[in-house]
Amino acid sequence: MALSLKICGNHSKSDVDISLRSKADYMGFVFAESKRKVTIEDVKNWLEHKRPSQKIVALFVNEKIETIKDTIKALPIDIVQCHGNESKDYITRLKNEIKLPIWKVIHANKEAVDYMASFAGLVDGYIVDCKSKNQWGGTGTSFDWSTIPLYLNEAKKQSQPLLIAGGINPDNVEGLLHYSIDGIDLSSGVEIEGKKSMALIEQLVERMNKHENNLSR
Ligand SMILES: O=C(O)c1ccccc1N[C@@H]1O[C@H](COP(=O)(O)O)[C@@H](O)[C@H]1O
Repeated sequence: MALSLKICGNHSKSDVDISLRSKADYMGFVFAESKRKVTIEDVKNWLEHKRPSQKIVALFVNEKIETIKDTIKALPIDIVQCHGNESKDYITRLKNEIKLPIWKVIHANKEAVDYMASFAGLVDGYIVDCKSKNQWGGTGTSFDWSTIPLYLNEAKKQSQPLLIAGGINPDNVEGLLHYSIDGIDLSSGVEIEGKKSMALIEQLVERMNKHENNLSR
C-alpha cells in the first residue's frame, strides 16, 4: 500500500487551492474549536460547490451526532475523523447513524493501545496524534515515535490503516518513514504564518517520494 498524505486544517480559499493542486490524497477540514475552525458555508464556497478529486475528511471533537449528520448532508464528505476522547458507545451510535468510514484519533499515551483496541470492528482507520493541555490536535508537536510499533501492531491486528500526525514537517518526515505506516497527516508543518505553503508541501512530497524510491530499489 502506498503511503498516503492528508493535508488537514485547510481554512481559506488559498489553503484549499494549494491542497487541491498538491499530491495530497486527503484534504481535511476542522469543524471543532481551533484557530483553523471552518463552517459548512466556508467549505461550500471554497470548493465552489464541486466534488474535488481528493477525498474530504471532516474532523470533529466529541461532537453531537446530529451536527455530524448535518455536515455530511451539506458537503461531499468522504470520511469522518473523530479527534476527541469519544467512547466505544459513541462510535457505535455514530456508525449506526452514518454510512461513511470513520477514522478514530488516538492520542499517544500509556493507555492509548487499550483505548484503540476498544474500537476493533467499529472504525475504518486510526490516526495517532499528540495532545496538549488545551488542544486536541494541530499542536505542531510530535509524540515519541519509538512507540509507533505498538500502534502498528494493534492496527494490524484489526486490519486497519494507521496514519501518524503531530508535528510532522519536511525536515523530520524522513525519520518517521522508517516505520511501516500507511500515511501521514499534517497541519502546522506545511504552514507559513498560518497559511498552507505549496513550497513546503512540495518539499514534503519530494522527501516522501525519495523514501519510496529507496524502498523499491
Ligand atoms: O488542526 C487543528 O487546528 C486541529 C484542531 C483540533 C483537533 C485537531 C486538529 N488538527 C489535527 O491535528 C493533527 C496534527 O496537526 P499538526 O500537524 O501537529 O499541526 C492532524 O491530525 C490534524 O488533523
